[in-house]
Parts: sequence; structure tokens; C-alpha cells
Amino acid sequence: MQTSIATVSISGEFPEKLAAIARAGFTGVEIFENDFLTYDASPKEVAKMVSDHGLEITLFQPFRDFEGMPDLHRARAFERAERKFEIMDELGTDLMLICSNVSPISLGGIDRAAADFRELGERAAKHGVRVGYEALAWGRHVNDHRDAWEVVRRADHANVGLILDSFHTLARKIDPNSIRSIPGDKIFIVQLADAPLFDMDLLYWSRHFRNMPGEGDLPVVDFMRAVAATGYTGPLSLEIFNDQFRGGSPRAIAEDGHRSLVYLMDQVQRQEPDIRLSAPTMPAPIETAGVAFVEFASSAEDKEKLTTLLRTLGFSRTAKHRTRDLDLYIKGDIRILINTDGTENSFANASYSVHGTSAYAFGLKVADAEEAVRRATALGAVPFSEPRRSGEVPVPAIQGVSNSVIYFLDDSPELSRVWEQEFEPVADEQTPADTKLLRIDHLAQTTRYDEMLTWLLFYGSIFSTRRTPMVDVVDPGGLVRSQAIESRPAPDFRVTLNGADNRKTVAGKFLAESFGTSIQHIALATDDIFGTAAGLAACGFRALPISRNYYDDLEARFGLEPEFADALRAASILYDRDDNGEYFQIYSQTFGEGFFFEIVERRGAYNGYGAMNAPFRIAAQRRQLRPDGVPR
Ligand SMILES: O=C(O)c1ccc(O)c(O)c1
Ligand SMILES: [Mg+2]
Repeated sequence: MQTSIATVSISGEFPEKLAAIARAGFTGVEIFENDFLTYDASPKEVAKMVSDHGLEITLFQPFRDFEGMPDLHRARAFERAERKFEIMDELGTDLMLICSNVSPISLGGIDRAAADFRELGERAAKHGVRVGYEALAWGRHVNDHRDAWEVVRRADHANVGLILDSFHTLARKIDPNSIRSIPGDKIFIVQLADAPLFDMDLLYWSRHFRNMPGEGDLPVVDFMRAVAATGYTGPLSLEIFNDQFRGGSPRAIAEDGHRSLVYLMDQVQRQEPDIRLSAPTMPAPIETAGVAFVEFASSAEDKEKLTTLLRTLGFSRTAKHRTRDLDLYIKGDIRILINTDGTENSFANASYSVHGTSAYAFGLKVADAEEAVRRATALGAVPFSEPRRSGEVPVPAIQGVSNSVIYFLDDSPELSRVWEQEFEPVADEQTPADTKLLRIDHLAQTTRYDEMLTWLLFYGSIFSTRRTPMVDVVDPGGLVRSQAIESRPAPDFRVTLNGADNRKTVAGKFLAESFGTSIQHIALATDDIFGTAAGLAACGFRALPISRNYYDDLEARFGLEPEFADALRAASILYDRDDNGEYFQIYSQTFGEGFFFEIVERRGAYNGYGAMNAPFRIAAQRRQLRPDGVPR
């Protein structure tokens, strides 16, 4: 599988772009003419830079306003094209993209366009190059790949072919299956891009909001299945115009791009098993059966606040590691580890030094832990391992969001032994009451807004998941965007990703002051919220106090019985309801730089996260962080 990406997709200067593209594993690059024109080097020098990176130039583009021009302009268009053919010779590439004409003076007519392309094909042949015709979604006369194909078919020249671009086809809602009848050898290159669904001017949408396949809402997999059915075996080339990517990290964007292509082809292969694709093979998307544990990094002095908080939540210290300073707290099915191991080469220790006390790792229950790592690494994730001490079980792991670690546990004899083998039980003081906590409902990870797509793609490609729509959460300090990813078929593993733009929001402050820790809160599930509230009170838990106004509004909004509203208010329980069921939430006070626990009960088939309640939670947290409401 030849992978390629257009230079426009990546930020930075030309050399930086090329380095990032090569490093991410692409074999080819589309030279976007402007990137080349604005860079001060001869075509030969650029050719050398590209080949020094082990890359091939798959395409030179775009050439605009060529076909169907009135006479005088027509001659000029051919002269312009020939000048570019000369440059292409020095660049060492043989394919140029011609996008459909947008000029108001251009004349329509399929046969006129075909005649122009036939003549251009003749000239291209003399230069030993080929030209490909792409229908821009906003082309003046040609804006549909089916019409572009008809032009190419009628031009009937070996050096003239079709260029498909998923955005142009899918943005216009053209059935991608119309591609299946095009001969694969007449498709000269395939450009791929996804985009979030917006009802917006096509050109503006395309130039600013494209994103990597799998990051948006377009049916790029269906598009690519149709392309694969034609027998096309040429490069898959990303062409992503995105304002955020232009300013992003060249390396991260290139890595996301490569992951998106590998993931796309994996999906195509699974859905089109009869087509032989040269895509890497890997295990199927990982199904997860929930969070096995969350591990905090801390120090002997610092851990007290956390252990106190855990005790008020009804946890007790159940076991300790046989050779490390690592304590295990259990409540229900929830396992929390506190790692205060000060060994110099321990990742927990390094993590604590940078971030302070924080949840730096979690473990997921899967069917086959080794296989999970194999899929993740096939998709570009980095395996994680640490020096082991004698008696320690090697638990397969990968690096996760922002320097976190994801471990995988399965029921194999070796891995299912890990708790008994590595930990010895301790007789701990029991908490005074049962808080009825059962399991981890979800993990909430905070990232910078511009990294959200990276992590959505990370989880979405490796695991079998579904995404909920993105919601805006208003913090007085700015907007925080939140999107949940849930395991499929059963939503046993849920992550909410919260993207913070600035450090004035509660989420942004947490991110800034913990130097990029990701897990900001852990939601624990109960099936008896009022029983839990009573247990928590007996354990000395102090809930985040919620304003009276909230409850008055709640009562009115849902028409609650006053006694029920009073019960909610008395225990600082937040409430939500939709057509599927009900949701109850209790928040802990914040800890450290803004970490907290949440306790939730889902009744019926409620599947949300109480987004409507988030502003009230945030306001309450801001009151706590500083009396005047501004987080320090
Ligand atoms: O936005 C554009 O003009 C443009 C140019 C070249 C392309 O290949 C494309 O898809 C869009
Ligand atoms: Mg294109």
C-alpha cells in the first residue's frame, strides 16, 4: 500500500513538512504548488530533498482553469501547462492534477473539455508526463466525478486519467458506488479526506474543515471500498486543508494521517474480504470489557490527600505490592492503585515528578492482551514496558493519551494471576458504611482542544467503539468541547474527551498546572444513588455543593415532586433525564490541580453524561478553587 500526503496538510516550512511526512511512514508526497513556489530552492534541489527523505513525489498540483477556455485564453492555458511539465521533469514526478475550471469565462461542454484534454495528453506524452482531471465540488461546469470521468473517457488518451477526491464526491452526497464502474487503471491517483458534517458553502468547508479519514462524519470507508472494487492499486493520498492542522505539530499531524490510512484500509479489507488489498493485516478492532484498574503516581508524603478521599468514598486498602511501594484500594469491582515507588527508572516516579499526583495509567479488560498490543502497534501506537522485578507479571501495554499508559489484562493463566502473584493482602480498617460503588463508569480525559482529533482517532482506530456527537460545555473562562467514545458492542469502556482552548477554564487550568496530565476525573457507577449518598455521608465524604438555583430550575424543568427535588438537593445530587432514562451525579471536591471523582447512576437506557449539568458543576468548582470564582 503506497501512502502519500499533500504538503498542504502539514504545518511548517517545506523541510519540516518533508521530515515529518517521512518519519510518519509515508512513502509519497503530493507537492502542493504554493508550498514549492514559496520555498526558495530550485526544482532539482527540492527533488533531492524529497528523495533524501526516501519519498517519492506522487503528484504535482493543482493546475487551475484549464479546460473549456475561449480561444485566446485557451492557447495561454496550454503554454502554462507546458511550463509546469518542464518543472515536473526537474522535480522528478510524472503526474499533474488539473482541477475542474471555476472561471466565469470558461465554456461548458463535455466534448470541448474532452478535446482540450486529448490535446493536453499529446503534449504531456511528449514530456513523458500524465495529467489527471479532478472535479472540484464547486467547479463551474464540472463538479461531479461522473462528469469528469466522461471527459476523460472521451479524451481517450493514455496520458489522461481521472483523479478522485473523497471530499468532492462525498460533500455533494454523490453515491460513491458510482465509482465501481470506472476502470481502475484510468484512475491516476486517489485523494482522501474526511470532514465534520456542516451545512456550509462547499469551498469554504473544503478549504478549512477537512480532516483525516475517520476523524469526520463522511462515509470515506464506502468511498474507498468502491475505489478498491475498481482494481485501483495506486497511492492513497491525503489532501487535508484544515486551519487547525496548518498551525499544529507537523509530526503529530503526519502520524495521525498515517494512522488514518492504515485504519481506513483495515476497515475496507474487513468489509470487502474478496478484494485483495496490499494493506497491513492486523487483529480486529479490540473489544473491551471495562476498566480493570486505574493507577495513580504519587509520593509517600503526597498520597495522603488521595487516600483520605478514597476512604471517604468507601474504599479500603486491600493489598500492597510485594516488592514496590504500590497500594491497592478496592471497592466493588473498582481497583485503584497508588504507586509511590521512588525508583529512578520507574515511569510512575517520572510521571509524578512532572505532573504531581495524577492518574497516569489504566488497565483495560480485553479478550487477548497480546493481540490488543499487536493491533495498537500496527496502527502506530507505541508499546510500553518497564524493567520488571522478579515475580512481576509482564502486562502488555501501550502509551496512551499525553504520556499516559494503557495496560491490557485478559483471562490467560498468566495475566489473571497478576493480583495474587504481585500483591499481598493487608488487614485494613474497614470504612464505616457501604457506599455501594460497583465499577468504573467512565474516565474523563482533558486534552488541548487541538489534540482532540488525535485522541479520537487513537481510540477509534484501535478499539471497537462508537462516538457521541461533540457538545459545547460553557465554562465562564471559555468553551470546553466534549465528546465521548464508548466501546462497542457493550459500552463497558467509556471515555469522555474534553478539549480546552485556554487555561482560564477549569479543564484548561488543570491541564496547564498538571503539565499535561490527561485523566481529570473518574466516574464511579452505583445502582443506588441515594444509598450511596447515605454511605458517603457516613464515611465523611463531602460532596461538591451545588447552588439552590440549580434545584429550583430542575424542579420546574422536569416537573419533579418537591420531595424528590429536596432529596436531590440534600445530597448535592445532580439529575438529568431523557427519553431513554435518568441520570444521577454526585461530584467530589477537587483535589490537587483540579482532579475529582464523580459518582453516577444510570437508570433505564440513559446513555449520556449529563452535559446539561456540566456548567453547574464547573461553577461550583470555580467557587471552590477561589472565592471570587476565578481559578488561580
Ligand atoms: O481547494 C482547492 O482549490 C483544491 C485544489 C486542489 C485539489 O485537489 C482540491 O481538492 C481542492
Ligand atoms: Mg483534491
